[in-house]
Amino acid sequence: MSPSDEQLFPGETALITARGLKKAYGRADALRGASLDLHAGEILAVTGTSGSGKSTLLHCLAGIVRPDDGSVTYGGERIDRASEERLGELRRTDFGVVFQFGQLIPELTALDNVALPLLLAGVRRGPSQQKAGEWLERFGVRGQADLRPGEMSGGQSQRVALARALVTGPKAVFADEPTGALDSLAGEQVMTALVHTAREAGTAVLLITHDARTAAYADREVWLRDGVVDAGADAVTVQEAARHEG
Ligand SMILES: Nc1ncnc2c1ncn2[C@@H]1O[C@H](COP(=O)(O)OP(=O)(O)OP(=O)(O)O)[C@@H](O)[C@H]1O
Repeated sequence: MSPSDEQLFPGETALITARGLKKAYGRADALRGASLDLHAGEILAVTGTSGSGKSTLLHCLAGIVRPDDGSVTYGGERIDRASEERLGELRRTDFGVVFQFGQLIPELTALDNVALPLLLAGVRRGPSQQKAGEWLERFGVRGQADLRPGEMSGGQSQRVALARALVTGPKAVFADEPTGALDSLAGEQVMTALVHTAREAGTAVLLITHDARTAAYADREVWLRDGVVDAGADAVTVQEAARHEG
């Protein structure tokens, strides 16, 4: 645990920890020893220049990509070593993911897209659809329930994607540039919806962004530089947090 985490979260065990993560794609080193803690209920922004390894870090933490070296734990469980079956289970129940371009299933309506994670988790069709409708309502897109992704605006699609990521009540949500393709008003609506819901449910959010306005929604911000989390930059954030508190 870095000094910054000690100060911000005294005595608290992180929900997800990454230690010394390395990942190379051919000759490109995407991660070169990245370490990070994500605490329960915390909204953590990861910023950094293009190619600094932000998406790769998110993929490793969410169990989508296996690191070449280092460890990722979730609630104490080593998920970098978990079976594909266990990772699939975690992605269905404990983790939610939102990408820059929603990645909704184009053939399904907004309602069916949001109901899908519940069906995959074994919930029956009727209750799944009812709950999906409630989540669309919550994100202000109930009126789009019967539309397919191609018939919605970018902001509407992203709010549907958020509903899909949160509908199962995950412990952690991984959002990779969730507002990157939106204008500023739609971006604000998406971030407000995400932050409000995460706070209410106590969901941890790992938010990747290169936009300072989006990062400002987070409790804490870390910088990734050349595949390593920049501890110096993190310390600045801690000083700022201490100033705000004191
Ligand atoms: N699937 C892949 N195959 C090959 N190289 C990859 C792959 N994914 C990432 N890389 C490389 O790893 C490095 C880090 O990429 P990554 O996408 O993690 O960075 P990023 O900070 O998210 O970038 P951006 O802000 O542009 O999305 C880059 O050099 C990239 O080209």
